[in-house]
Amino acid sequence: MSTPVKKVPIHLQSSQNRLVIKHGKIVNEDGISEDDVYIEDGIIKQIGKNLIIPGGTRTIDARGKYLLPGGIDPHTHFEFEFMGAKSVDDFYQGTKAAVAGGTTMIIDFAFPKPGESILDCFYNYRQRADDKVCCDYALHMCLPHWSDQVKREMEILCKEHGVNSFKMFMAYSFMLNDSELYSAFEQCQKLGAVAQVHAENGSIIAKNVEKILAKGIVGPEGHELSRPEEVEAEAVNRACVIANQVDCPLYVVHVMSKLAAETLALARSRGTHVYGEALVASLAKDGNHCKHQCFDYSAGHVLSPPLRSDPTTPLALMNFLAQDVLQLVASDNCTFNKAQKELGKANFTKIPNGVNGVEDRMSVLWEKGVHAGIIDPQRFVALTSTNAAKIFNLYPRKGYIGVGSDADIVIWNPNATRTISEKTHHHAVDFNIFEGMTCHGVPEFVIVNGRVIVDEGQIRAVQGFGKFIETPVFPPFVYDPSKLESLKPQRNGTDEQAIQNIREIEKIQFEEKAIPSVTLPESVVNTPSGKAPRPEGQRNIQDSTFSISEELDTERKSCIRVRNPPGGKSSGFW
Ligand SMILES: NC(=O)NCCC(=O)O
Ligand SMILES: [Zn+2]
Repeated sequence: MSTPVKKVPIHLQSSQNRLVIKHGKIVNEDGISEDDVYIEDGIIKQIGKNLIIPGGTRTIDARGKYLLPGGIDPHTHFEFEFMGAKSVDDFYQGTKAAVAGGTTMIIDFAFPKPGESILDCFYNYRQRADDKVCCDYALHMCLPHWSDQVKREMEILCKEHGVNSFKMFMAYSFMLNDSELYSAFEQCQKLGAVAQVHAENGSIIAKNVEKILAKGIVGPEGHELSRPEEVEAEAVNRACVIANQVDCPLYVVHVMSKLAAETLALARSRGTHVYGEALVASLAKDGNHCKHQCFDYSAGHVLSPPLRSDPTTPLALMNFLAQDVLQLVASDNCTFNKAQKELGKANFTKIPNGVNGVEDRMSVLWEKGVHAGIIDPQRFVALTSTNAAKIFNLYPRKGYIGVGSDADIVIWNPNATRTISEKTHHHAVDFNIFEGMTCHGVPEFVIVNGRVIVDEGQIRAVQGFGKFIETPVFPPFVYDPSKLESLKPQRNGTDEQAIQNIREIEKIQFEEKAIPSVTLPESVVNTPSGKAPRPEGQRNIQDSTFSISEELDTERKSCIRVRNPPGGKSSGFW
């Protein structure tokens, strides 16, 4: 039985912030139901049949379609300065592409510049991203070196800034050695953070590179030759061993080979708390594309660890995802234009590493996984959003369609198809690794925090609409799985208490947090826009002055976030 919604004061009523989606099939990782979903102020308020809703509410008919939790891409690199180039998808273009493809939250990697502290790096990323993001985002922090200061600042990031994951590299010039990895993992464990690794043996790669270049192999085909599967698998094993010594949950980013996935499977079977991420590129492409005679094409496929020449790899990785050896699919979106890739024309080691994927991740996984009959829609949801929400402690606010969760929803047409092309994608980059691929599964509507951003296939991205989401430490999924069941929201109903329980997380994070003691550099506090994150209460996510794009300037007034709206606080719009 449904209950009528509370009477809303007239001044809070606006058809803008209310939406009902009818007749769709709601897919969560734990089940499918046919119910209507009522959204108000950016939050899912009711799920059920014959809901009683206020007049003037927009209705979307989702008959024959799925309602999926908005995708969470846990691995992007927007405007990332790397290998002498800067990735061309910035936080605006990158998140716009994300939303166009059904992803409603991304987690980017903050990467400190040489000499920059990880705290300053965090502030700088916030400053860069906050005004640009079209959807919610969080940050992982990379640790390109180890020191006592890094250790201290990790604590500040965890306790005061909502960062709960740190990435260490076992390759590249900024890799950590085993002793440093041990210390970094130990600190993650103490703080309740998730340790992440880029797992490749950098010392072996350096020796291989010398040998391969000496043989005169300078083209993109040399990239994989220098980084064979066992070099990846060895690092996966070593990271698991080190994490085990300090009992730290470990997340291996971009598992790219069968051997590495098998190594991870073995560690999991021994009880290591390790989670593995596949990249969407590796499910659709193999390393033979790096042997093409056209440099732009081959170089466009260069990333690390490399796509594997073994043509059975994409299907094998898909099966590892089906069997829960791997838990998520990310994009590692790090896009470089052809001209930037040409930095490595005479030497493959100079090709900026990275490919696109944030826009096409969901469609490509649907095609290769669901449409191919390897996974069902529920597993698709786990791989594209729920597991990321659980591992990074966003669940059940994100990654779930339940009463009280954020209204991040995709209306997915499994029967429609689209053909991917650089000519029509929403990225800033002039190349698409999936060019020409036709996928079943099209996001016809994408609802971000209650607002319809993709509307019957048309995107109306709003710059600055997204907000930074803090990721609290000690995610139950990795630190105490027995607690997870009790967190799960109602799949059905209208219970105000359930809504309060989930919103409690937000309240703690944004309203009741102790004032941090850290002092910011002047340059960060006195930003020209005045919108940089600041410790004294953080950037106010309900800042009524946040900017939106020119294209939607007329909508500015209808979606203003306020801290203390008349009639009491709401976490959405009024
Ligand atoms: N993966 C890649 O090749 N580029 C992005 C940086 C990284 O994740 O290592
Ligand atoms: Zn990456």
